[in-house]
Amino acid sequence: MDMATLRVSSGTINSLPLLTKKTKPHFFLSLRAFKSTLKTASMSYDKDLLLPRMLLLSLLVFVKKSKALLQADVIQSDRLHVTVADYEELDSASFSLVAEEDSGDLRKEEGKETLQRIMKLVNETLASDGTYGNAPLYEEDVLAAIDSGRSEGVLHLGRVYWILLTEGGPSGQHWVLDPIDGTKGFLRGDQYAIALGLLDEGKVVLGVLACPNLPLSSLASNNLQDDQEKVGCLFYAQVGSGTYMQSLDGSMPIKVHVTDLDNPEEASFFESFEAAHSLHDLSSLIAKKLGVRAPPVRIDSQAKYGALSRGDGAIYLRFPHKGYREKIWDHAAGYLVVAEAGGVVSDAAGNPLDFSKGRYLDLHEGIIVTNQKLMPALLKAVKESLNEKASSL
Ligand SMILES: Nc1ncnc2c1ncn2[C@@H]1O[C@H](COP(=O)(O)O)[C@@H](OP(=O)(O)O)[C@H]1O
Ligand SMILES: [Mg+2]
Repeated sequence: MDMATLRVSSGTINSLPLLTKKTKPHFFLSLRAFKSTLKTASMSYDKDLLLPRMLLLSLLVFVKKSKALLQADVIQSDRLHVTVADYEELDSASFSLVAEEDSGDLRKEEGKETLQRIMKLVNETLASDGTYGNAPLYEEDVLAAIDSGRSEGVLHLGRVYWILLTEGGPSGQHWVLDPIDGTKGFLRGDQYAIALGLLDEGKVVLGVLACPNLPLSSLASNNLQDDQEKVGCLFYAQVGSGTYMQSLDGSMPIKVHVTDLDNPEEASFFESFEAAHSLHDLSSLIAKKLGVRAPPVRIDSQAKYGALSRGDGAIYLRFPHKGYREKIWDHAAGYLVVAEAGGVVSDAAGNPLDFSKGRYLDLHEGIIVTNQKLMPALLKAVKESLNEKASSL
């Protein structure tokens, strides 16, 4: 096999609720953001990782996560034209290649037209990208690629390359991808993020976060009117090089820093919008102990890490309900974005996050994020609050 092997751990492909008219534009918006994410990642860290390959792989994962939408649209032939037109408009390298997890529908008579359209798009894309050589792919290659991806976790994209979906771990390089982080926010039309991290020997060395709905101006800004309407931020951080933010439509990147606030009374804090994802009563107890006056800012996804990295808020608290295990793709990119902006990310006992253990993070209680100055007071408040909670049970 002369092709590069890429290992990726990514969010499990949950079946997403059917996307509606309201959320569909977000799907395509996030796809664009997704492409920016990958482009940025490859520019910052392109060794032999080859953007086109990442793009193909990532689109696959992304598309799979949105499987419900695609199945509904691709299979219902009366809506087919709209859907394929959407893909074309996106000018997306081989988006359609991976539109189905299982080739069954494409092999049927009704799927024929879809398959032909997919083939056309795929081959046009490959032809316009010299990386893949000149030979076109045949229908069987594509169908087999789709099927092998499903059955073995190994995707054989025709004659192009192989990708392994793995668990991550302490050695080698692993891309960590969450194609739509904050699914609930995405479906509500609120915050969500496309999060891509790169692990090298168990450490996060690259983090890119696209937040298509995050205002370019600070969430803390009083001057919300005009600026708040401008949304779409891309954060990226490479280990040792700081964190940068630019608009998703391509403004000049600016270096960002966490707040240098040292008085917790003036701090504001982020937490999950979803009460099911984090204990709101515990964070409110911690905030009270710290003397925080502002109410919590509840937003979905790793957009919280992005917002914190540019000083919109000073603290992010995340305390999952008992038994939940945090996944690396929900934190890898965000962690580096904050760390490179001068922030500290730890578990509730102050231990650094360890991304080398595979898909899960081993955490004491939860995740806390803030700047260096506030961390000692925060740790103290967290410890006291956890003790109080334990003794009240
Ligand atoms: N019970 C739970 N406790 C904590 N996190 C959970 C959870 N159930 C799901 N999540 C994770 O929380 C992520 C969203 O985080 P947030 O609450 O900050 O928006 C989800 O990512 P996805 O939306 O990618 O599935 C999911 O992985
Ligand atoms: Mg997620």
